[in-house]
Amino acid sequence: MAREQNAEPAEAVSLTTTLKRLGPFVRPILPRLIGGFFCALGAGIVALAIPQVLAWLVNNVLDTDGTSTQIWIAMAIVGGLGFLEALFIFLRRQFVLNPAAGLEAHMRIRFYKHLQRLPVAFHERWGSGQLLSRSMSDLSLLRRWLAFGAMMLVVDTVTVITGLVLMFFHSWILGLLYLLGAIPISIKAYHFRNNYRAASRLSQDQAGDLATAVEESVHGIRVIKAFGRGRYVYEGFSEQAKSLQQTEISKAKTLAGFLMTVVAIPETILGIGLLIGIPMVAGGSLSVGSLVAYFAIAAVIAGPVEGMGMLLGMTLSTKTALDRHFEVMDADNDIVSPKEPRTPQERTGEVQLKHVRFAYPDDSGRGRPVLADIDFTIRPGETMALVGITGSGKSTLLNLVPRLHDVSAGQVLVHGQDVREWDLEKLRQEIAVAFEDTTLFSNSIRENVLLGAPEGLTSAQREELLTQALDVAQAQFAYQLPQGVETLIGEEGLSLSGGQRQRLALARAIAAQPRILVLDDPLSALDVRTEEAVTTKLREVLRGTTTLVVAHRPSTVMLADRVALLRDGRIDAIGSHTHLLSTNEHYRYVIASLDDEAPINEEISR
Ligand SMILES: Nc1ncnc2c1ncn2[C@@H]1O[C@H](COP(=O)(O)OP(=O)(O)OP(=O)(O)O)[C@@H](O)[C@H]1O
Repeated sequence: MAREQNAEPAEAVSLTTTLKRLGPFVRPILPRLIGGFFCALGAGIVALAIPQVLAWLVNNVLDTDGTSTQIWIAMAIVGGLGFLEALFIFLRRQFVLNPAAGLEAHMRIRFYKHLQRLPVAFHERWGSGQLLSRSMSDLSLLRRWLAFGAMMLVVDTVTVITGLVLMFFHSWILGLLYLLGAIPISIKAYHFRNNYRAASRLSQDQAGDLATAVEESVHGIRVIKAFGRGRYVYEGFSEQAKSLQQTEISKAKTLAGFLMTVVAIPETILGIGLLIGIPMVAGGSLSVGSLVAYFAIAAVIAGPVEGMGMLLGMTLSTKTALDRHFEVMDADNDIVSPKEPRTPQERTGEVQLKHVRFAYPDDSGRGRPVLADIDFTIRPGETMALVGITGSGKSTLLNLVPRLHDVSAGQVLVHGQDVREWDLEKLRQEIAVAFEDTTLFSNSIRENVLLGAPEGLTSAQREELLTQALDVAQAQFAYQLPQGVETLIGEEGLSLSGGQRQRLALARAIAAQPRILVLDDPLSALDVRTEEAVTTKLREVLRGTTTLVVAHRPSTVMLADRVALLRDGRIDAIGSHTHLLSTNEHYRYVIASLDDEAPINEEISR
């Protein structure tokens, strides 16, 4: 069900390059991160100071005739240090939690805004789950890494280095022995980094595909149930879920293998340290206190050493998350307003297509043209129907007017000006669209219908517009719903029938009061009587509005002043319905094949 892995992994980017890109986001919160870092460092140093107190206790209090006062002082110092460590940890959280959560929210909002701007072509290529996981889990991972991972990685490194220096201070031989352990650990870390990075990327991409699969099956639940394909879909999903499980297991194994090395090597070295240290103490070249301190330091840095392994894993996963995030942020948006947009002198209402050629981009970059040479003009206020056999490119042609796609060659002119010269927002304010696929939002009927309504209207004017639009689209059923026009409609209007959704989408296009109306088969799901009522009202509303309407039924064709016949990527003929009927054989064929039997099975709450 789900679209296959369609993310486009960027070329391998180094960790530093990826982290550098975080710079502008991190800069404003840097002071607080530094504050958090020093608190974490303070906690690490305090933890390391405890073994020093222990060494002093062993050498000066327990070894000799220490007084009870000295023991109490030592206890108080150890207790005080413990409290200080807890305080530092608390402060670290206070410093970093809010800024990290703020950064996550900021990057998420930017991501969302960017998704809104990206062209339709981008969204056609990317699975929704990929975008969902990139905007949610990848950015959460970044927040956890910033608030904890990155900071603790530095702190653990500093703690381990300080611990090593202290070990050298107590005995350079034992210190050197411990340091030697770093050699095999570094070799293992190198291999770990490569393997873990690949596994991490795979698992995050697979999680995105899985989210797409869930989204698609929920979205298409009625089709799945109606066709009894539940088992098939389930099997496909469980296969995908198992692949992700395997990847997660292999990722965990890679991490476990590395952690084993990170834990086992220092522990082995400690054993050797005991073998070397005891004869040294016996020979008098090392004090008992120093040997105790050596092991106490080793015990304190054992946590950070293991932590460094875990945190390295987290850092690599975060790098993958960031790469995935920036892949989307870097996606080209070629449908943007020009640097110096031009506003047409006059809003004539004319729409002109001049030798338009269009091909959907494919992997080779040279797609087969759907529209080869489209050349026609819709006069101001005219209603033009677009007719052609299925797959002839009618919807594609409509998409070119509000610039949802850009022409491959030729020009689309609105009010006499090339759409690529327009400010995109202004262009789209001129044009209202009702698509064949009627997407409604999880909001009230009122909000859905008035989505594109002109700004600056008073509430009374908005109310009037709503009533008028619902009336034209024959969507008065809205008033009979439990909360009338305030009724919240489910995700994508699933709780409404197809015909009801279509009428609301039509009402939305009408309420936008556009100069130009683009309708993609807007009456296909209506029964005959409703269609007739809509057509009559629509005819009145369309007077003065330039309209391009895709017609799949003769009744929709009747709305039009002229009809354009699309064939083989060209306008084969153009003229009135009766003229084309009498002169064009292909038109007669297309009209004859159009289904005029309206679906009576729809709705209605009449
Ligand atoms: N996003 C896309 N990417 C690649 N090809 C596409 C895309 N959308 C449509 N096509 C192809 O472009 C051609 C024209 O499709 P279009 O939807 O414009 O036809 P149509 O005339 O509106 O069809 P219908 O009457 O069935 O709605 C078809 O061959 C279709 O497969």
